[in-house]
Amino acid sequence: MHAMTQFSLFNEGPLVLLDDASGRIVYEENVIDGATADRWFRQLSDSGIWSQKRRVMYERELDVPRLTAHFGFRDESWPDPLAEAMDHVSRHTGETFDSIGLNFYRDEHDSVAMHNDRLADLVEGRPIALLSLGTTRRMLIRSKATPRRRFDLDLNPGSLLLMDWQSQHHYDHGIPKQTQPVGPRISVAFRTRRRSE
Ligand SMILES: O=C(O)CCC(=O)C(=O)O
Ligand SMILES: [Fe+2]
Repeated sequence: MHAMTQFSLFNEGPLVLLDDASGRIVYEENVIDGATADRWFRQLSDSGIWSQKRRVMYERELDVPRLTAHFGFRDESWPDPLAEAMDHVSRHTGETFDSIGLNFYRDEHDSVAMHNDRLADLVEGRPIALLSLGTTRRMLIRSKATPRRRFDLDLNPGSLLLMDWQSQHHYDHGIPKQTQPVGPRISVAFRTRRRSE
């Protein structure tokens, strides 16, 4: 407990939020430096990759409350800086990935509802790595079972959140809307997807 307090005070090294039979979730700041985080944010926000998806909910079709983009192993080329970013995250975590999902939260009205990442789409046992760029947003992480465990985590630019496969069985995560005005944020999610040939 003492070591955990120190980590959060000094923002140094990885902060292990969860590490037990229900999974492992680790948050680490400054995985990329500030100048690189700024450059990657600009390159991605200026790119034409973003689209507005629609989703049927409560029998109505609604805009998903954020912009999204996706690149997988079938895409011939990835826009800058995605290959560079994946390489960096791979080397940092010692994990390999083959797909990238991006979210663009334009302001405080954009969000992602509480969910777990679809395990059916992922190779069993492989983690999800979330790189944050732009404005800091708060993520909520909640256990599905009671007694509820809950982590409220500010995802700073240049940080990485590593969630293992198992944790998606037992925890939901989401980015709630905020009441205070905030600037734009981009998250880059690295995954290893199941290949159905
Ligand atoms: O933006 C984030 O940090 C979370 C995104 C997320 O949960 C997802 O894309 O599945
Ligand atoms: Fe997710």
